[in-house]
Amino acid sequence: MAFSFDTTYKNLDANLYSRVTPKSIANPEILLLNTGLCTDLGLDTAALNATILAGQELLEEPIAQAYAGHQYGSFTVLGDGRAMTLGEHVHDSSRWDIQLKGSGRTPYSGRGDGKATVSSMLREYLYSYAMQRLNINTSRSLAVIETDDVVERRQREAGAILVRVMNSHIRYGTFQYVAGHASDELQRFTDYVIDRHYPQLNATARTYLEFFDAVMQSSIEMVVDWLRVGFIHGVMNTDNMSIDGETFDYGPCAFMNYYDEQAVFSSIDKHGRYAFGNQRPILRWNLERFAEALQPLCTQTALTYDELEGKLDEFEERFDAHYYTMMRSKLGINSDGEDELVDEFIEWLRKSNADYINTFLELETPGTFDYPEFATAEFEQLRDKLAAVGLDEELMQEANPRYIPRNYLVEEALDEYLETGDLSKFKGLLTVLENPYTSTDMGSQFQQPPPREFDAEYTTYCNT
Ligand SMILES: Nc1ncnc2c1ncn2[C@@H]1O[C@H](COP(=O)(O)OP(=O)(O)OP(=O)(O)O)[C@@H](O)[C@H]1O
Repeated sequence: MAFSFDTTYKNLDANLYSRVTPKSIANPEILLLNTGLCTDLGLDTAALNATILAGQELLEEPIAQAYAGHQYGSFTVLGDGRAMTLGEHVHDSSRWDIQLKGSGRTPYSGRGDGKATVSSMLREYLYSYAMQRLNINTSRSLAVIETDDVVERRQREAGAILVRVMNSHIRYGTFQYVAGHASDELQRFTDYVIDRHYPQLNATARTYLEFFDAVMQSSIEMVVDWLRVGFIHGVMNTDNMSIDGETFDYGPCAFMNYYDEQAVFSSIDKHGRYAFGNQRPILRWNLERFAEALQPLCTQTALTYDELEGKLDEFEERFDAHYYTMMRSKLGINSDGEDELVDEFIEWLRKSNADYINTFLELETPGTFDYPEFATAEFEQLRDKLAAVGLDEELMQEANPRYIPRNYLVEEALDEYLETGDLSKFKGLLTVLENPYTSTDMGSQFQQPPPREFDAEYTTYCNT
């Protein structure tokens, strides 16, 4: 079967989306197809050809969604400028948006060309794949289709379409848009989102308040998971914050090698707004904007703004609870508490600037890496202290990946494709990232961080 669409978003107010048509493409070619995801979606791979996946054979009329968002702190009205939802695919009582990214201009494109480069769509495919295999809530990528377009960015490149799958593409910014442009619709829209993502809340006495609570909870869980694996999202604008806690928009993201809370790679993030260690305060800031977007509900329903602020006041305590539980599992500590020891360990990471992933592997199995920072008395003393209360191997193995997408290896694989048209290095990386918690023979070459100079100069880009 190809897709089985039932697109409920089209039943919402017409201000919330536009009907669109993907641009026509002469010779679409499937570069990658995620067969595991096909199985999860109940799709028959034989029924999925490049024409369908590139939106050239439509089952129904696609839509582009309207939304707004705070981008680097400033409010902007936006919308899918280069993305189109083909439809909501339903299988086994689950619903997914099937969206094309890079499929041409829409009414929200502004001066943009509606296109995406093949390297940025391959990059998004790989990072989203890695995140899903790391057990992190994320958008998934069904396919990358190369087009016959030439796309002008920092260099000329072939164009591509990414077929992205999410529970939905509803963002904090969608609420900001509805509050500003169709505030009479806000209650109906919120009910729709609750039915779609949090139906269990309909049975509660304070449904809207519990909805805010649930969004805060899923977002905290997502960001704590990022901190667990050293992920830097890079562009945590409110239009990139999913209402369902799904990580998405892998434009300028990167994984941190050497522990540094100021680590930032995005070319336009000059002040480190979205640095590794700022992701927690930025999440809180974004939730404040989300609460403001719900304000019209406070005149239309029994919800009060004081109640929303009360929830926001719980943020630090709730984040801490999740963060310390996560860090305890990374350190193999089976009991509660030990916050001071966790803090001491993080302080060591800050001072030593050691490779984040490999530090935990070294704690688990001393002698794995011959880095000078692991041969210090301080590290050994810390390990002894941890051994007295933790270092439970099973717990550590579940929390600490052996493999992450090392940025320099991803770039090498992308360069190889751009220069020679050969995807084998890229596919090799995908194979290792398929089971990131399990050691493989070929794995060790993927475990080394790059020279420190590489990270000092490494730059990632939005909108490529
Ligand atoms: N080449 C382009 N043409 C038209 N619009 C674009 C282009 N690149 C980005 N945009 C739009 O600019 C806005 C901000 O860009 P951002 O980098 O957050 O999005 P994106 O990576 O294109 O898509 P998404 O957030 O859906 O993953 C989005 O609304 C996006 O649709």
